[in-house]
Amino acid sequence: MGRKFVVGGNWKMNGDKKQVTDIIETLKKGPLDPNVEVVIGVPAIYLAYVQSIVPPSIEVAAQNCWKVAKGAFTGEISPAMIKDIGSNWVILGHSERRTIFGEKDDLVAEKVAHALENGLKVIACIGETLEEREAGKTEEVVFRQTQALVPAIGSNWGNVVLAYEPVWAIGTGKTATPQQAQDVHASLRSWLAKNVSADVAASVRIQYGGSVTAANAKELAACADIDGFLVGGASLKPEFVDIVNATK
Ligand SMILES: O=C(CO)COP(=O)(O)O
Repeated sequence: MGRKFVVGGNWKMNGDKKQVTDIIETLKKGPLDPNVEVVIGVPAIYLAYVQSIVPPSIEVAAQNCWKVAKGAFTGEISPAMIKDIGSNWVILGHSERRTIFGEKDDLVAEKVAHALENGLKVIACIGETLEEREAGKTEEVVFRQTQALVPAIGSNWGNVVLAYEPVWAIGTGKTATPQQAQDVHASLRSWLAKNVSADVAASVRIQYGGSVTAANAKELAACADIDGFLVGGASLKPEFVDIVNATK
């Protein structure tokens, strides 16, 4: 099927100028598997700086953006600005945006639509809470979140990576088992085949995120429908190199 493995590092609100410089130095040394696409999600204030020091083999993502190009939206950044400083990616719909900042499916969809229209590639995040999983609602939730994105994505699926991040696994050290992650990824793919197209289902890359480390990455990467990771805490550490190289 030829889905290129794609590993994202989501630094969240971490790092200072020295630490981000050190992380880039570590990534430059790698060595990073050249068959893997690497995208690092950087705090907005360091985007231009990081973009100016990364090697071309590493792509840079914003962690959020607003849904219009410019205007009276104090504190926000637009896809046009992200493109203007040379970055081509944005992470949208992260569970921290959804839960802490109250972003609902509709707003996430509007942001995704605007980012894609402006030529950004999007890592779109979905995932259920522990309560939803325990109530047997995992599929219902991730299908609903994905459904909201379908009209926003339109024919731009080639510029979208889905990141399945069960909320209960984020920052908790409680990774989904490879079977749990594989099951959701496979259901998502069947849902996409039914509700979008067989082509999109076969070609879209689905990352797993939630307490991924060098210790568990290989086993997760071996699953048929896991096409990469979105890594939080471990993306700030040298072990991110091993996570990138997990399919080797
Ligand atoms: O939210 C995540 C990536 O977007 C996952 O975070 P952790 O890897 O720290 O659990």
